[in-house]
Parts: sequence; structure tokens; C-alpha cells
Amino acid sequence: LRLRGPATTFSAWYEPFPPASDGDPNERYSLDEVVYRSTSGGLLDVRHDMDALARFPGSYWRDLFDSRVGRTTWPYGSGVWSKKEFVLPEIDSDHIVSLFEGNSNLFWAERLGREHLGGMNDLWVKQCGISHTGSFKDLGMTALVSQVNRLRRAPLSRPINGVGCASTGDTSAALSAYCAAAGIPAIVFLPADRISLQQLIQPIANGATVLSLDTDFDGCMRLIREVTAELPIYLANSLNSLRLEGQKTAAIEILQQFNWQVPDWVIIPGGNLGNIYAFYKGFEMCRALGLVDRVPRLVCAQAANANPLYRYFKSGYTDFQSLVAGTTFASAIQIGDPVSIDRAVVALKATDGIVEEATEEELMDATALADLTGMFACPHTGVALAALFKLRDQGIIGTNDRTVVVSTAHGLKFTQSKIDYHDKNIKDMLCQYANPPISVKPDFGSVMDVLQKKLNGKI
Ligand SMILES: Cc1ncc(COP(=O)(O)O)c(C=O)c1O
Ligand SMILES: N[C@@H](CCOP(=O)(O)O)C(=O)O
Repeated sequence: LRLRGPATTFSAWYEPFPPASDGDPNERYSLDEVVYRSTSGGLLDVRHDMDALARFPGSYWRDLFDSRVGRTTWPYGSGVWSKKEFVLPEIDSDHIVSLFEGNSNLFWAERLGREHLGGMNDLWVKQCGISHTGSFKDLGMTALVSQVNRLRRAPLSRPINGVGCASTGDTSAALSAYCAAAGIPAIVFLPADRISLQQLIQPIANGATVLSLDTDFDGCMRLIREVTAELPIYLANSLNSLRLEGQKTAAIEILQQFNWQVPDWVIIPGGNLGNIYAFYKGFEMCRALGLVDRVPRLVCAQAANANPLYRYFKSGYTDFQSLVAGTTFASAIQIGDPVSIDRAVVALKATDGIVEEATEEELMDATALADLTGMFACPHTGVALAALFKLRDQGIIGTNDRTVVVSTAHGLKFTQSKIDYHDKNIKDMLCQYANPPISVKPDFGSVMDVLQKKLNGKI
């Protein structure tokens, strides 16, 4: 019975983001409406009835959420739906489309911190990529596809024929899997030759309609917005604030995994910039409702080849310029015109946050070093790790600061860059941590020869 939570009714709705200063203060929409923009054309945000939630003390919510971890009672075993009252409080559990996402490992990066980051002893990696489709997108997609499922079913019976997204490969994989689980058609717009083979095969295998377009992610994004305005296709990108309600649970999970202690820093790789805001929302909601007493400082890490937020930060947030993103090994964040730029700035300003960037060599070296201490990091995680190295060098992050690096995808989705790195096959890159395989003749003498040299540090 405890797992079911309080009998009180909670609710949530869409409001303009940021709250309109000159617009209609009463502008709000039911989550059952199909709407992605405010009347002024701005973003929307999901707002919760915080007064109703605040009728219960923080300790109540902590205990309730803790009681649901690892259970199979539908749908609370999911890391997202274990926080249902904070996500989509009104959805019927029968409408939820869940693959038991979340509850991801918080890895103590003990050796990386001690040996490579000046004796850091409280460094953690939140493994959001160890998930059903191999990225944190599952957290958002369970929320969004569940709501679509509710809209399509009686009594609402909305004429939604499919769900669509533009993608650098992870959103499309998550959308396709959740839609396939629910029997809802998925349509994905992918930038041709810019996503990994492992990412490409995911929507194909899950039966999505896959359009490979000869443009970049920003071009795909523009097209999907036009198409979803014309056709009864529901938009699944993080422009749609429903996604962020699921994604924010990763932040709550981190607090929970630290027994409701707040880390000092959380470093998040950023592309379209929904996730940094989702983390802020999760932390801030827990602070506002008394589950914790403060929020961590956030760092957004960008690839130097796709760094519009970094440049904006460096200008003191005075001059935002979108750009044509250059090629990066962190291909899922190769984005020059991020939809959630304004959300990211709110998150960073509210947490005394920082933006850092990483060159291709820095991100690949950071990835390789992490791997050498037992991880198998994706290049986006490498961007976040490289930012950590820089902030440690600058003395901004201290030796004893409790720091969490958010790993956003599984390294197995991005093996080609690792192969090229360890082959030392990347132009203008030293690949200083390369560990290429050694070809040896299949005889005892040759094998012994090689092993003796290796053991004596000669190769
Ligand atoms: C693996 C990975 N890491 C990081 C990001 C960045 O997330 P966001 O677009 O919410 O900034 C994305 C997607 O953009 C991603 O797929
Ligand atoms: N990395 C993303 C880019 C789109 O981001 P979204 O969060 O707005 O869907 C992807 O994998 O497609």
C-alpha cells in the first residue's frame, strides 16, 4: 500500500518558460493538449502543484521514493516512475509505457580520481547510458510516450498517428524502442552519415520509419518542427517539456544514492541543452520540497567544435550566436542551434554554474584515461571528464569536492572512435593513451618474447 503514495490528488500543467513578464499571467495548458509553444512563441515548462506536494514533508517523499527502489510493483520499479508524483502525477498506471529505465549505477571513480585528478577521493560517474537503449534518453521517453499513449486511448482518443523526432542518434533510439513497446508508429529524422552504426540500427530494428536526411541535426530539427505542425505527428524532442520531467529523475536518483546528501558539483555534457535544465529541475524540486537543503553547482561541458553555450557563457550571456557545428567525435552533441538555450542559462545562473569546453584531443584522451581505470566511456562522457580535468587544474573543483560526472551514453554505441584512437589513426592527434593489440607469431618463443618485453616495460 505504501508504494502507492498518498491519496491526495496532485497535478501538473504547461506554463510559458520563462514565466511571461508582459504576457498573460494565467496562460497555462493541460498536459492533455498537444502544444509545444506559448502564445508568444516561447518555450513551455511543466509546472507542478507545489502547494499540494508540500503538504507532505521532505522526509515523507524521501521515504516513499526509497521504499520503491528495486520493486517490481508496476510501475514503481522504474527509476522514473518511482517518482511518479513528481513526474506525471495524473497519468493512469495502465497507460504508462516503461522498460524499467533509471536506477542506473553511480560508479565511484576511485582510481581515476586518485591517480589522475590529484587525489580526488569523492568522484562519481552517474551511468545514465547503462540503460535499455544505451542513453539517458530513455528517462525522458518513458514520460513522453506514456503521455502519448494516454492521449491516443479512450476516453481522450486524440488523433495522433505517430511520434516523431530529429536526432543525433540517441533520442531516435529511445523513441523507437518505447513506441515499439506501445505499438505506436515512430518517425525519426537523422542527419545522414553523422550518427554511429550502432545508433542507426536501433530505430531500424524497432520498426520506426527512418528518414536519412542530407543535412545536420539542426537542419533535421527545423524540418521535424515544420512537419509536426502540419501532420498529426507528436513531437518527441526535448523542445517538448514532457521529456524533461522524466530526465529530471536522474538528479533525484543521485541525491537518493547519496542518502539524500547533495554533491558539490554535477558535470553534464550539453548539446540541445534540455538535460542540463532537467537536472536543475530535479535538484531544485527536491530543495523546494525539503528533501534536501541546497542544490549542487552545475557544469555544462561542450565539445569545442560545437560550443554555442560556451561562447555565450564567455560573453557573460550577453551575445548568443547559433553556429554551424563542426564535426566532433562527440557526435550526439554536434548541435549549433540548441533549442533549450534559455533553459540552460536559467539552470546555470541559478546554480552558480560554469560552462567548459573540450577539444577533440582533450575529450578523446579523457575518455581513454577513464577507460584505463575500468570505465568504457562514450565521447560525450569524455567531454564532461575533460571539463573536470580543466576545472581541477584551475583549482575550481577541489580535491575533496564531491563531484558527479554524468555519463550520458553507453560506450559500446561509439566504438569506431575508440578503435581509431587505439590504432593511432586520428589525424593530428597524439593518442597518448593508445593501447593497440600486438600481432604475434603463434609460437611459444614469440609469445614469451613479447610478454617478457611487456613485463619489463620495454613495450
Ligand atoms: C549521448 C548524449 N550526451 C549528451 C547529450 C546532450 O543532451 P542535451 O541535448 O539535452 O543537452 C545528448 C543529446 O543531445 C546525447 O545523445
Ligand atoms: N542528442 C540528441 C539530440 C536531440 O536532443 P533532444 O533531447 O532534443 O531530443 C539525440 O540523440 O538526438
